Amino acid sequence: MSRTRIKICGITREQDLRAAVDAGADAVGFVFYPKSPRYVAPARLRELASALPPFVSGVGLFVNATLDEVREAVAAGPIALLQFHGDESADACAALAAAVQRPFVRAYRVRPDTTAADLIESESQYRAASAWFSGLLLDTWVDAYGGAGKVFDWSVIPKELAPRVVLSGGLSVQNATGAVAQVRPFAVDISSGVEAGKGIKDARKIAAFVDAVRAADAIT
Ligand SMILES: O=C(O)c1ccccc1NCC(=O)[C@H](O)[C@H](O)COP(=O)(O)O
Repeated sequence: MSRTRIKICGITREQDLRAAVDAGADAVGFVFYPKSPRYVAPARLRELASALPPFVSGVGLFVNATLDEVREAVAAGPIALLQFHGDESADACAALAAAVQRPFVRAYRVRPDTTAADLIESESQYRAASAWFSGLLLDTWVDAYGGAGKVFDWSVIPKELAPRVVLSGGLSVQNATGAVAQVRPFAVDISSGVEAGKGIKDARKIAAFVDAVRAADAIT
């Protein structure tokens, strides 16, 4: 039985950070995109940092950020991984990550006309250093870049790629078990599906989501 890693994204409050950690999340995401309702400024991350324990990864999420913006966020708190969720090229992702000496994950926003070949090609551009992981987070194409609570057609994910991606986009307590059983991803990522409101997480939904993922791990 392999264990699906879990990222809870869009953390803005200490109680939500603690709820994610208590539920067993492997990672928590901080959105450094000012247009997001889940935006946290670097100064806010500095306030939250003490609530993030060792062995839970902080993920810094950016949309077309400048190097200075990435540097400021990484300097503010425990950001172990960068997530690029805008229109960043492969070269831009690599340069930003190298400048702050952090690994990165690239969000690929899946459209209705996205093909398996598109995803295979994308992996070749963003091949991560890890043997475990492609470097790709597969989310649903939306105008607002992300955090929209919309599901894409998981059947487009090639079987050989599935164990090496983060599955994201519209996950919820209701679809988590089915998503993990069907895709068997390296990790899952969720934001809207565990919220009481934009940027306000619901501890019961977080715990229920983790339980649903663990239930799928146990049967597949
Ligand atoms: O969460 C946001 O507000 C957001 C805004 C702009 C770009 C990305 C954003 N979130 C990125 C994430 O990793 C989300 O967890 C992912 O898009 C899935 O969100 P959801 O469909 O709400 O679970």
